[in-house]
Amino acid sequence: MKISVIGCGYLGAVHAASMAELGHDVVGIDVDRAKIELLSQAKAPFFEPGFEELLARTLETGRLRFSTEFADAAGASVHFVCVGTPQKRGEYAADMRYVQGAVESLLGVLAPGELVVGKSTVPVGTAAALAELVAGKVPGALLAWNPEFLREGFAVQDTLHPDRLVYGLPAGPDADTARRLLDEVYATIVERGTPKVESDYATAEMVKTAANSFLATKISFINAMAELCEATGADVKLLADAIGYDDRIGRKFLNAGLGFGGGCLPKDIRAFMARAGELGADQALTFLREVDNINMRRRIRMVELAREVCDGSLLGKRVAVLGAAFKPDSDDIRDSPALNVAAQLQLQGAVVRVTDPAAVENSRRLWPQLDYADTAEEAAERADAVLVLTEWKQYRELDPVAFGTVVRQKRVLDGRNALDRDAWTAAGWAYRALGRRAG
Ligand SMILES: NC(=O)c1ccc[n+]([C@@H]2O[C@H](COP(=O)([O-])OP(=O)(O)OC[C@H]3O[C@@H](n4cnc5c(N)ncnc54)[C@H](O)[C@@H]3O)[C@@H](O)[C@H]2O)c1
Ligand SMILES: O=c1ccn([C@@H]2O[C@H](COP(=O)(O)OP(=O)(O)O[C@H]3O[C@H](CO)[C@@H](O)[C@H](O)[C@H]3O)[C@@H](O)[C@H]2O)c(=O)[nH]1
Repeated sequence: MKISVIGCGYLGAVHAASMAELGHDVVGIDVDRAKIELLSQAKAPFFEPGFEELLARTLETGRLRFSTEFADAAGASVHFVCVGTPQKRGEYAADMRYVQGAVESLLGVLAPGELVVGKSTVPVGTAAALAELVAGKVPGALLAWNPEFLREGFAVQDTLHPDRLVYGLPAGPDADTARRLLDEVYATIVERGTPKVESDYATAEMVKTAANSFLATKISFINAMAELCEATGADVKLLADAIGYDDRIGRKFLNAGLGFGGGCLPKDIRAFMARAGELGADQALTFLREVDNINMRRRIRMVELAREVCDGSLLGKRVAVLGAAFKPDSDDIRDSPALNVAAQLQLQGAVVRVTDPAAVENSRRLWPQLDYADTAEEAAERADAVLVLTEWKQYRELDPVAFGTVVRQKRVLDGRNALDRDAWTAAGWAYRALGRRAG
């Protein structure tokens, strides 16, 4: 099947290569010329485990190519829309100009019988409006909404082996045509018995924002418990383990620490609240404001904790920040809690050195005022405190004995509850973590 993928960022590039892996003939389109050049040369424009190998493999088959020209999308049976929907500057709402722009450009090449499939995360109501636009301009062309649930760091695996497929289908007989095309795209995945939910557009759009709201709520729930643990001397990690054994609750997404960041959860809960407000249903989602507040408070608390361990003042203190990406196995620094904390520490007078295995280049571009190091050892040289803010394997596996010879003061703040407290304490480190007793 011939497929086009519009927007080749973290989602679209992986989707394009994965569709080629499934045997389709794919063209990836993006307005960013530099990104298209890299992708065409089998170079990943971002860090994502397994992606570059997949890219090289699928380009080699001849089934995958990339272009900046929408004309190259002509003749595809299915066109996936994977462009960004970031938060609007100074507002909670999603900025829909990229989706609007991409669909309008597509209309120039779209033909009757072809299917436009939205994958971007959008405010509920978007698909219905776009379906009207598409049908008005190209009678016989259809639209479906097929939200994406991949996690960065696991993007390839999640795309090729999703835990469910959601099809938001048009009403009436057009639903059969859209379903048939989607089933053909995902044949390999459907045939292995992957659960499939078929719905109207609004439900499909909401499945995505509801899922991310639930995940964000789960993280803020445990971080609220961490605040209480700090007040009572209880241990949030043990608490999470204990409640997590109840399989109605589950241990996943109960890792307390610096909270959620990235290009999805923060902006998606805010856009959801904004949309609820537009629909006159803002009361339904007021709890998400608290989810957001709890999350942001963790960053402030981390800075306070750093000040506490640095004898009450950060002025002139050398602080090493290990981790800049919003999560491990990614170079994505969108709304990164780690960089937010690093910048706050610097504003309070600390001499901050940040390091990350994959995200230093992106960080330098966005936060040029921060100082960067290539390795944890270099960042921690003569440090008064070390903060582990993204739980990369490299940092989880640091040898606290050897690492202790680099710093001036053996003080470690475990922002992700990811280190072995006993091992660090035994090596003479003063260990502090959010929601846990000092080690
Ligand atoms: N990143 C994820 O893990 C993930 C997972 C699920 C859903 N999503 C959703 O997918 C969407 C894309 O997210 P992302 O992280 O890939 O964003 P991104 O910023 O990495 O990529 C978006 C891409 O779209 C391109 N673009 C913008 N306007 C365009 C146009 N008119 N025509 C062609 N290309 C255009 C940009 O140049 C960019 O390369 C968002 O709605 C996001 O919420 C992302
Ligand atoms: O127990 C946990 C789990 C995660 N996080 C943080 O939460 C953020 C998001 O993590 P994760 O959800 O794993 O990463 P994303 O790649 O942003 O994926 C989310 O956002 C995507 C985009 O919408 C969705 O497709 C995914 O299903 C959804 O998990 C990161 O900052 C994590 O450090 C925690 O603090 N504690």
